[in-house]
Amino acid sequence: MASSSVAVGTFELRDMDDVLQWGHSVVRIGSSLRPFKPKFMCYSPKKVSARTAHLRTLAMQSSFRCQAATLEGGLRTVHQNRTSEERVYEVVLKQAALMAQRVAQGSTSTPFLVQDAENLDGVLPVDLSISFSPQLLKEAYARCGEVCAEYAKTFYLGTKLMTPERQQAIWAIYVWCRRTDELVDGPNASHITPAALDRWEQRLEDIYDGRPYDMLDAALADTVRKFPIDIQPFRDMIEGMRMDLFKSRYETFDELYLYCYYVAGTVGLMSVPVMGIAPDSKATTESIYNAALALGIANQLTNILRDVGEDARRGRIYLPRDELAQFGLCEDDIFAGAVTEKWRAFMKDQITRARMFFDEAEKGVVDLDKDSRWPVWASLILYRQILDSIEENDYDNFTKRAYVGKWKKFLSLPAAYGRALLHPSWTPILAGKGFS
Ligand SMILES: CC(C)=CCC/C(C)=C/CC/C(C)=C/CC/C(C)=C/COP(=O)(O)OP(=O)(O)O
Repeated sequence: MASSSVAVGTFELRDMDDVLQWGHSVVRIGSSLRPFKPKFMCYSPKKVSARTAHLRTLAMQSSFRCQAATLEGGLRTVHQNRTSEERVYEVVLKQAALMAQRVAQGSTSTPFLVQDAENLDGVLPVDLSISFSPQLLKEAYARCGEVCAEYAKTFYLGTKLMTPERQQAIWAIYVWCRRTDELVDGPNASHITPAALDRWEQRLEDIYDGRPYDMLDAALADTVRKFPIDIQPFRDMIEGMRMDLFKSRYETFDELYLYCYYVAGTVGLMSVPVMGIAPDSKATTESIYNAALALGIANQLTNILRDVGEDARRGRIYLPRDELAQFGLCEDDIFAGAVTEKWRAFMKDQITRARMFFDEAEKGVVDLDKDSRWPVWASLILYRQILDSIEENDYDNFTKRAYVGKWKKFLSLPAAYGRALLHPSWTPILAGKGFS
């Protein structure tokens, strides 16, 4: 290799133009790895130029010879390290494969046990040795419903539109997620250690092995026997809690994306097998899972944008540091809490990205089973409106909490209902007429 060039894979980078071109091709290769169009911000033109700018800065910082060595290491790392989006997408594919297998078996209601998603051959029929008394399960589900009604009223009302089996399953999942979240966000949060999370994970394994620890766990154990819900999203949610224990700053959107997947995208993946796919849907299973993941990410990003002030008061900043810097902002600006022009410009950008994830999610709702569409539309429309409310507050998310008023909430329900009536087979027709 010539002293002023860097060989990366089959590329030889001789000068800055080569480096820039290579930067672009990595982004393109990253995008084309997926079987259907990924349009997330990581690969937006702005990000591409940010990457390019980063490479350019690297090049300028030192003499070219010395920079060649730095680049070689750095670029190799980029080459080897997949982005969070790519890693998460593997989970999506795995979940979709499980679901597709279930559909191929032609049974959407026969209980079956998912034991090991690493190996699809490990998907076994229900283990009859595991059985719970029907009375205990009835009480367990009723308790889950009460918790859901108490903590998430609107969501609970939405679940009432589903079939009894589905609503119970959603309540059981909700309760497990809520309890997991409470470990790091609840009253005992200060006593939670990584070891406690390890024990919680062991308890999760026990649920999947049919050995629930308490009634609420029994409801989930029953749910995961009935529906093809893989354990991975549950494990990943616990991983998100581990992250929350030790991490209070995010350098890049890639880091934040992973966090959002862990704590919210996982909920989307857990929900699809329960909500069901419309029998006449023509969409691929992975595109539906991808939409569900996007809804979780969109909700979490919205949460983060709404709670900037509140989080800062707890010493937490979820906003990517490099993106703040692009707008001339740093963490002191967050703690100062001044709504400046720089802040408004930054927030506009963040809101645009959150809306992109909502758009991505919308594409999949129509393919859900018809009973599940209304609640999902309702929650999507309501949560999306929080972004409008941040704008209405003139981007003051330091001292004002963006919320959706009762009337707006009320009016969203018929709008959601109207959308829920859309049939999967109508969407291509409506899309052609500008309805999509
Ligand atoms: C779109 C398709 C195909 C399926 C839908 C799949 C679903 C249900 C996705 C939704 C995932 C979800 C509800 C994620 C949770 C995200 C989140 C940030 C919840 C906020 O919880 P709280 O912290 O209690 O919120 P509030 O503070 O607003 O009460």
